[in-house]
Amino acid sequence: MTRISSRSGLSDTIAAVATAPGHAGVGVVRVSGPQALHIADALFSGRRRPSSTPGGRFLFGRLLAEGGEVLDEGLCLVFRAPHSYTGEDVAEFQTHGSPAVLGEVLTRALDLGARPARPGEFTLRAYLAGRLDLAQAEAVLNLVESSTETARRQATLGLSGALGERVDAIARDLTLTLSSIAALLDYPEEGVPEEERQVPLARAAAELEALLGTARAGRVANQGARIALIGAPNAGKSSLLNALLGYERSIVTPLAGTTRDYLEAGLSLAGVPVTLVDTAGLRDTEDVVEAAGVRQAHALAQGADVVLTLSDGSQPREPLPLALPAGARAIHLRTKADLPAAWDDPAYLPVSAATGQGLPQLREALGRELLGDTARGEAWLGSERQADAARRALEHVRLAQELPDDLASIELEEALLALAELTGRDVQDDVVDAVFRNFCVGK
Ligand SMILES: Nc1nc2c(c(=O)[nH]1)N(C=O)[C@@H](CNc1ccc(C(=O)N[C@@H](CCC(=O)O)C(=O)O)cc1)CN2
Ligand SMILES: Nc1nc2c(ncn2[C@@H]2O[C@H](COP(=O)(O)OP(=O)(O)OP(=O)(O)O)[C@@H](O)[C@H]2O)c(=O)[nH]1
Ligand SMILES: [Mg+2]
Repeated sequence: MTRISSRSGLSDTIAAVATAPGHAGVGVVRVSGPQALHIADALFSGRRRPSSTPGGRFLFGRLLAEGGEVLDEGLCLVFRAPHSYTGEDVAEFQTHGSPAVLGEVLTRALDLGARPARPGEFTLRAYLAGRLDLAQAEAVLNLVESSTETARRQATLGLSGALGERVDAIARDLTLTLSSIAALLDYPEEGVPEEERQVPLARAAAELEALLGTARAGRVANQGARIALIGAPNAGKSSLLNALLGYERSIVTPLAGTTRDYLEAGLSLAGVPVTLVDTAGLRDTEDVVEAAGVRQAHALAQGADVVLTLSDGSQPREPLPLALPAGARAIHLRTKADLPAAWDDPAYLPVSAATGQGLPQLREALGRELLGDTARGEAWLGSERQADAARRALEHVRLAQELPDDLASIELEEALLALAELTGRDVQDDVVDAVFRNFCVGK
């Protein structure tokens, strides 16, 4: 278990502005800890004192500065331990959404004895109170940062504990195997049927593989993906970028060598935030500026999550002027499909920026490259930390499948430890710190 005692300041009362910086209709200051309701008594004046209000209620009243000056009128929400987000006493002040008001309310809460919350500290407290596991806390982070539908849906699923349940089912199979091995070691004359050991292990390995298959989708959904458009000059890269975007972002001319510097544009594809990168047409050139653009295009292809290669279908076929890195994800396109085709190749998807032909198929193919065959309703791995733990668990399970019983037990215990890490039931403080460091203040 996490050693809570080594963590400083958990008995402090913390405060932060919980809403985004800037002007808004309403803003929230959140105070959590043993002093929260006493601080609220001094800061807020309504029909009754927050400290004598039952949890789960809100009061309407005035927020007061030190000398009694009215800062704003607003609401005070009262939560009583353990019935709050953090599991502690919490007072929330919902004010008008002015940075000046929120700043003064926060300052007043700090003057009254709260200390500024560190990034993610409200959610850290929820984790330490056992209200969330670490995978759920990471889902909170992903949810706050989500800007597209897929990321939002996955984070909500993670927050519901669906990932933890998937991991628990794997852990049950490993525990089952461990206990049948233990029974065998204690009573060697009984003998454990081979399938009693191998069936749950095979099931656990398959489920871990399936889970790892979701890691890329999880990363792409949360962090977005870069898609580079690569091809010879005049292949139609800039036209296709504009067609996918639905507006004229990139300059298109009949001249080969129009795009020199690369250009990026964002859009949502398959519910994933995507950056499309238009690049200079690849060719040998004497022009110094264009040559720099071509070098850049090669580098951009290397760094992309998916490369779209474009070859002009209305012209005699040219070899692709680019060696794709091994294992690169690429979709090959035959462009200008509205014109008579000079060649065809079943490995190439025909598209036309002019008519839109092939664009739905292209979007679908991109969705498959980005999300694999992950299903909407299943929980995905939501961070590199989780993927790493799942990878280690799988390695130990594979070893356990091969080794004699006594050694297999050791591997299974290691696998269970890795799974416990995934959900955060057995992690070191530095891992916990690393997770919460990525949060914003007020979360
Ligand atoms: N104003 C506000 N909105 C918010 C949050 C918040 O802290 N404050 N949240 C956080 O960031 C999220 C909601 N999460 C929450 C989870 C649990 C409890 C809570 O008080 N649970 C109690 C009482 C439940 C009940 O009355 O049924 C409990 O579980 O015992 C509150 C918020 C999103 N919206
Ligand atoms: N008929 C037809 N013409 C197209 C299509 N896509 C592009 N073109 C034409 O092909 C020419 C080159 O298009 P661009 O989009 O500028 O090509 P590019 O690959 O960006 O070229 P560079 O920036 O020079 O590397 C322009 O005259 C476009 O109008 C298409 O789908 N159908
Ligand atoms: Mg171009």
